[in-house]
Amino acid sequence: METGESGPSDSSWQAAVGQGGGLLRSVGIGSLELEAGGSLPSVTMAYECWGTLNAAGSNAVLIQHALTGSTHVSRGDSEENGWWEGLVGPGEVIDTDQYFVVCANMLGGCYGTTGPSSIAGDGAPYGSRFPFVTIRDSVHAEARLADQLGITSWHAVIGGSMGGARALEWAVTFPERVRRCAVVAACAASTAEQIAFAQAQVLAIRQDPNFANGDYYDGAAPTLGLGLARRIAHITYRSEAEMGTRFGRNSQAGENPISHGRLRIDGGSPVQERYQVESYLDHQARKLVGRFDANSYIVITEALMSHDVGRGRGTLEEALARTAGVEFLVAAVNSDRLYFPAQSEELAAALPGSVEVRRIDSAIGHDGFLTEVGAVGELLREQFFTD
Ligand SMILES: CC(=O)SCCNC(=O)CCNC(=O)[C@H](O)C(C)(C)COP(=O)(O)OP(=O)(O)OC[C@H]1O[C@@H](n2cnc3c(N)ncnc32)[C@H](O)[C@@H]1OP(=O)(O)O
Ligand SMILES: N[C@@H](CCO)C(=O)O
Repeated sequence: METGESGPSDSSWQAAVGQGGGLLRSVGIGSLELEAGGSLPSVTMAYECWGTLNAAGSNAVLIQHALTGSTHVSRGDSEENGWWEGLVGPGEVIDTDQYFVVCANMLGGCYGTTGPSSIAGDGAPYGSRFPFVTIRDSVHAEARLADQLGITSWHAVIGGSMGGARALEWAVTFPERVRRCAVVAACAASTAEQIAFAQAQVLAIRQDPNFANGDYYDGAAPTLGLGLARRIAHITYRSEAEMGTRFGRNSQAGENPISHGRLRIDGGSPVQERYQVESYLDHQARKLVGRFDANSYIVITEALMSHDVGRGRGTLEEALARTAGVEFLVAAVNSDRLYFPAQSEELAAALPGSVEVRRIDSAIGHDGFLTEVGAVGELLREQFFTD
């Protein structure tokens, strides 16, 4: 991700909105009251955009990233591919010759939006002082960003996994501002099992000796805990069948996991002798540790634990009744064992009108919503981007 020029927090924002995409921008949205109490005094929202907003402000599309995703959906004018590369751009499914596409970094994140690693008013990072935030809080912050960009209602709000939770929360909180909503590999409220997996991840970080109650920014980061959290999470993102087919019981090249102590000495240090799947998880852990802040991981994970569009709104059906004017696309990955297709069916059944759950065919599990960009694009083209 490259850093763009000044964002719309200054007077040049109207010009920025019409430029090529893929560059990180930011805008100040002022103080934000939080659902669980307390407030954040001065919030910056980071976002990227592609295409040009029309004079009526009616051609805007919001794409919501998943747990550790960033604003970088598409390469645009930058040098780095995005996480849904091929979906957004001139002539693509979400054609930036027609649509103005926005992706905002989640409140509490570490890709530009105010989060625990941001500098607070006293000149030090928030660390342990960063408040508990919910998915609903992030949606309120994103609405303020939309206000500043001049977007009164979205042509579509689209997201997968936590992005799907944010998309759905948008439709329920601001139904008058969402004309279409795509909820992919996500459900109406985090389930007991999703909360359970999340707790193990959060505890892995909190129990790292370097965590220092979240105030580790002037010392060593809790990388072991964050790496363990990613391993736990990544197992839930992939299917049992994929791991069996891809790795089986194979040993990692040059390593022998059936050996005394499963350790060998390399350059004077003990090194783990691993199965291939262990090496794979080590790699996933190392990659995340290199690009993500542990406090943000906790804040966003706990926000996702809080996800429940029905909270304070009566029954789920009563909450979703607010969305009567919104057209929905609900899609599930058929091998997803974190956000089971049955949970998408429950959401669809509770929505007003008749919504059929569309399937994304992938053997890999939950991450299929990221790897099967073509299938996601076809569903979107069919229902939301027909012209
Ligand atoms: C700033 C940012 O980058 S934000 C990025 C936004 N990202 C997201 O939103 C999601 C984060 N990403 C992901 O979750 C995943 O990377 C996905 C879902 C996108 C990728 O899934 P896949 O394409 O199926 O990749 P997969 O899980 O197979 O991992 C492949 C990696 O494992 C490595 N690998 C495979 N087998 C092994 C092994 N035995 N030992 C070590 N490494 C291994 C590969 O070399 C490859 O490494 P690389 O990613 O560094 O090139
Ligand atoms: N791989 C995705 C999965 C979360 O849904 C991420 O890290 O954001």
